[in-house]
Amino acid sequence: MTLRALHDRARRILDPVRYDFVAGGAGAERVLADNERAFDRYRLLPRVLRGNARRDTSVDLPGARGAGPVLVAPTAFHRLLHPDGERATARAAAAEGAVLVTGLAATVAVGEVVAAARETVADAAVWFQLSLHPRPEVTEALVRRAEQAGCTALVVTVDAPVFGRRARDLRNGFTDLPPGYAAENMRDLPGAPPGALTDIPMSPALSWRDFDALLAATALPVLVKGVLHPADALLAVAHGAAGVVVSNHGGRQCDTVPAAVDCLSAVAGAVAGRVPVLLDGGVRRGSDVAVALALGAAAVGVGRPVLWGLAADGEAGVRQVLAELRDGYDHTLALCGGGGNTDLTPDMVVRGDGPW
Ligand SMILES: Cc1cc2nc3c(=O)[nH]c(=O)nc-3n(C[C@H](O)[C@H](O)[C@H](O)COP(=O)(O)O)c2cc1C
Ligand SMILES: O=C(O)C(=O)c1ccccc1
Repeated sequence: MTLRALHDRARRILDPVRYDFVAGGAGAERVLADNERAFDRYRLLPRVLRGNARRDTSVDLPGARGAGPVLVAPTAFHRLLHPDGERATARAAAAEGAVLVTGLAATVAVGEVVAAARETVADAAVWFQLSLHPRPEVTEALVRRAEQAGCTALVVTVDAPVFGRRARDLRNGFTDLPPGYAAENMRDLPGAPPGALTDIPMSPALSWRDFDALLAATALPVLVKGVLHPADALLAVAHGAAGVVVSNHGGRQCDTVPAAVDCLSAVAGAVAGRVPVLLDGGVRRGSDVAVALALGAAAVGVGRPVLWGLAADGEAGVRQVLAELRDGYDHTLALCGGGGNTDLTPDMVVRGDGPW
């Protein structure tokens, strides 16, 4: 099935409230729409006769090697979409050689997610996404869980000082997980009574000092997710981040920001190769992956397409999504004469409303 067909099937079979939770964005959903539309304004300028008989699309990232430059972005609550939840996503990502970013808001605990990935492929790469908690001992407890599970990098989400206002969820009364589901990584954290589940933390009081404390508490590489301003990318590098993820959270936070891909060049220029720059938001085709790499991304994350695959057909559906993006990217790279990811360069992209 194509990505479109998987999305259509997911929409047909999902409870509409759950569908809206995944599909929706903040405010008037301008940024949600723009993330995808922005890719339509870019075109590639292929190079010819480059003599690359073979292609290698693998990518070296902090603590992980990906078979291709497409990662599974961290998304909440996979068991709402399929009974196997994050286990199915983990098996699919491992089988396709895609780096999986499992999240704080997972409905399967990080240890079980990593186990599912490693039962599929012994050295499968899994990163853990977390938010900083105002109480450092809580952040540290989460870091220990990720380390003990075998995660090889952390991704700290910084674009949610408060939760985005999502009109669909507010209208649907979707404010929490339904009974029978839990954010399993939030169990038994310091300061809470035994067995208790704590809310996913969000705090506008957090600062780079809290980020520094996280770095001091772990030897794992830490990437910063949710950067749009080049000055923040520079701060992330100065504070010791191992990577920067250009992202507007899939249009689910501030509804008055640019499309993620439109922020990529400036961030990549500021970072100037010191750490890898990643991008997520609106990546729907292999050619989108190629545009992002040409604009300076080392790799891209995909959020909703993975969730549509999961809802439509569990592990097999997620595999189809990842395989289609990988094949489409490899094909575009071939059409551009490239033999590897770094053969896509900024001079090979033009932007505008055309004609080019
Ligand atoms: C249903 C859903 C849940 C998400 N949950 C999280 C989360 O818990 N933490 C986080 O950092 N990002 C979260 N995101 C954002 C994704 O990591 C990513 O930035 C976004 O989905 C990329 O855009 P795309 O869906 O257009 O690919 C979520 C996105 C969706 C759609
Ligand atoms: O939906 C999201 O975008 C998201 O980031 C999130 C985080 C924690 C719990 C639920 C959703």
